[in-house]
Amino acid sequence: VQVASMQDVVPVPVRTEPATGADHAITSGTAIYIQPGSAGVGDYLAALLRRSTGYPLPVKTAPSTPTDGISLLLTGADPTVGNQGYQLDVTASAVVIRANQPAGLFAGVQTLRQLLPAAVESTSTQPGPWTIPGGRIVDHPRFAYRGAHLDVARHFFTVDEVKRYVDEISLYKVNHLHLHLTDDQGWRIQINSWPRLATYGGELEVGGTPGGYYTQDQYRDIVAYAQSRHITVVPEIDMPGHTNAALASYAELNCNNVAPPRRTDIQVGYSSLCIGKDVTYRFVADVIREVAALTPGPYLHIGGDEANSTSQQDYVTFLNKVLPLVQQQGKTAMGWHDIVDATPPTSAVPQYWQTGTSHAGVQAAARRGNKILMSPANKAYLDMKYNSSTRLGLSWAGFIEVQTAYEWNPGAYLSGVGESQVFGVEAPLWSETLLNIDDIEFMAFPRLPAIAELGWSPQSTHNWSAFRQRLAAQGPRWQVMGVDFYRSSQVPWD
Ligand SMILES: CC1=[NH+][C@H]2[C@@H](O1)O[C@H](CO)[C@@H](O)[C@@H]2O
Repeated sequence: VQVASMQDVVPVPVRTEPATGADHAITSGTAIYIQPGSAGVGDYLAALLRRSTGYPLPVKTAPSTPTDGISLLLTGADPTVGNQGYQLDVTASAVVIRANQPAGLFAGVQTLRQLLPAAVESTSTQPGPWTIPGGRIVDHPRFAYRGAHLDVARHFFTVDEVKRYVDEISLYKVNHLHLHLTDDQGWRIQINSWPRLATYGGELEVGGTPGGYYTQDQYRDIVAYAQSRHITVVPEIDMPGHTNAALASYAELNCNNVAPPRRTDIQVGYSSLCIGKDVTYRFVADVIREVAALTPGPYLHIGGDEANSTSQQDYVTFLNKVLPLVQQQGKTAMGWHDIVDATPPTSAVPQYWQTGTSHAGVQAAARRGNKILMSPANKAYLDMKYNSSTRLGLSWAGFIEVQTAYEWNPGAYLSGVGESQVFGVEAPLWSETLLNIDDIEFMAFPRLPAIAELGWSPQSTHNWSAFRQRLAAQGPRWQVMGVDFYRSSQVPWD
């Protein structure tokens, strides 16, 4: 049986040192050893391995020195690993993952998964053998923020579909899930103080089919599940544009006090909250308060994109009233880069989404001290078609084949926004044309791992011909997992 190679891991680790004669076999006698802080990751790893190996894999307290089994330790890691990295040592007798934080152990476990045969991903018992290539890996991320965005507003996705996407992005060390919860076509999160937003504003979706929404308990369930995969949820309430679902739900939110009809087409730029009305800011304050209370993470995204029906002055007025509401809830504001027009606090994170390699406003914000989240639409938008024959997706930013998604440098893409001014990378997935998890998977794989590698691995390791080989080795794993991926002709699939 072919043993996986350390050279196949995606994202490529900072340092890999294969060792011959040090392969480790997981057997029915293997135990998992933990320390108090690593119990969560230990239980996660045990569940994963028990499912496919059929072995008992008891979780025990780690001895002072590991001599066998798989140890998850929060002591003794190489100092370069920081808060999100890990050190993995595989010898014939023992596997040891060391980190400074549980998130680092979780990242190490994702690497360990990829060093095991694809069958380890099976949901039923497989014969094995379960051999891990011997050697050492010392690894840590280039950017602290590596995100995947999912638009649940144009088409609604169930809690289980979102959880499956969480599991899939966690394979590649993505650590933030940005949920685009509201837009013109749907409001997807229950707000107790404004109940019609979800019950009426969430009833439909693009195409006029039944939509849906997350109750606050269902949303808490998604957040907790993501957290158990060390993924922080970033909720987005898009405003003042992209607000037709809210405007249709409450007439008083409209300047003329008339609620427009609900929309199920995919046009953008026609809606705006009424900037001059006091009720607008009571509404926004109530929504931000309730969403912040549901958000253990530090970020709250206020959208801000394509406010084409809001005058420039009104846009600035609106943001100057709303950004402080986010801060009052103890959250750091994120927004599409359009928000730079309002000169937001330097703590706010503009998310660059256009296609150009220069943007004066974003460059000025970076110069002031804002960190920029990089999501250029012609590189990172997973809703762009791969090519002209791709059934799903849009094409306004151009076609994005896998090589296009991979061959760019987030630390040098925008002029005047260098490595130290980049907050991280994020791959948006807009759902105008996506109906279910299969559609999500077809657009996200194999391009999401490409963006994940740009966020994690050193720029010095970026090499398309090497990456495409490593990507090919992911194919059999996705097949075992039932991931409906696009078999790009650019990748030498096994
Ligand atoms: C930030 C942003 N606003 C627009 C734009 O991206 O394109 C998306 C489709 O690619 C669309 O869904 C979205 O409403």
